[in-house]
Amino acid sequence: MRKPDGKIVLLGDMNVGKTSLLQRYMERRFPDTVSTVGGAFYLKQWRSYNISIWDTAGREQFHGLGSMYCRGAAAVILTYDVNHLQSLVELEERFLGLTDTANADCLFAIVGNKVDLREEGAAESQEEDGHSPGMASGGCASLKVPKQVRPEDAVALYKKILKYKMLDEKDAPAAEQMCFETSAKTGHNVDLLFETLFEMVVPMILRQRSQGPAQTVDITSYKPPGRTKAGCCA
Ligand SMILES: Nc1nc2c(ncn2[C@@H]2O[C@H](COP(=O)(O)OP(=O)(O)OP(=O)(O)O)[C@@H](O)[C@H]2O)c(=O)[nH]1
Ligand SMILES: [Mg+2]
Repeated sequence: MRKPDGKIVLLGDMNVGKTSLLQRYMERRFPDTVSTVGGAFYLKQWRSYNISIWDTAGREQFHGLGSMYCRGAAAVILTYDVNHLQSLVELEERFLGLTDTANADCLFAIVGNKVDLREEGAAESQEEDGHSPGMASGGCASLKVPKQVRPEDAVALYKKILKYKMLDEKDAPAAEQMCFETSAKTGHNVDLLFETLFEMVVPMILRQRSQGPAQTVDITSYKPPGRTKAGCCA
């Protein structure tokens, strides 16, 4: 098997649909999933490059592994469930710190999954939030759907991430380009998500190659003095 040229990692709380998104994209189906243990990856050939896409476990007990999976990542997909505000909050509180081991120029996509469920209950939720009182009068605003996430909330998180990474907004891809709403169930925006990232990762691979040796070291040919060249800022 060829060594991957670039790495993309899916992070996010348990049950948000990371495994389902990856299976929808790679296998073109929406199978029953079981909660992920540890992590697993798929290898995707995109143009002439091999990109590994890592699925991680959202369960708290595997949290410690997250930063290991993120090591050297060219892009991280921070996934939440559009029907559970807390899953977005967790991205900032629990998962963002795990990306410190990713590449310095790592890209971040914020992905709100399960939009197919939101469509069913959006009216109640929006009325409750006071955002869209457009429903027929007299409707009872019962709380059928847990707190929904609005696209603006994801954009706000994206901007916070740029700050956390000390990146200037004008040097990073625009929030509108990096915030997605998807459904692994229907396939909505799933190809768009992965293929947008592949297109952005390819130039990073080329840039890295032109800058010299990769960050990983082949220990069979390891020569200590030659190593000082690698890994420094350009
Ligand atoms: N309706 C709907 N259900 C979804 C969608 N994506 C995932 N699910 C369901 O949500 C549950 C959890 O999905 P997983 O893909 O296993 O979630 P995960 O993020 O990988 O969870 P962990 O592996 O525990 O971190 C499963 O029952 C899926 O069938 C979606 O887009 N729409
Ligand atoms: Mg999973």
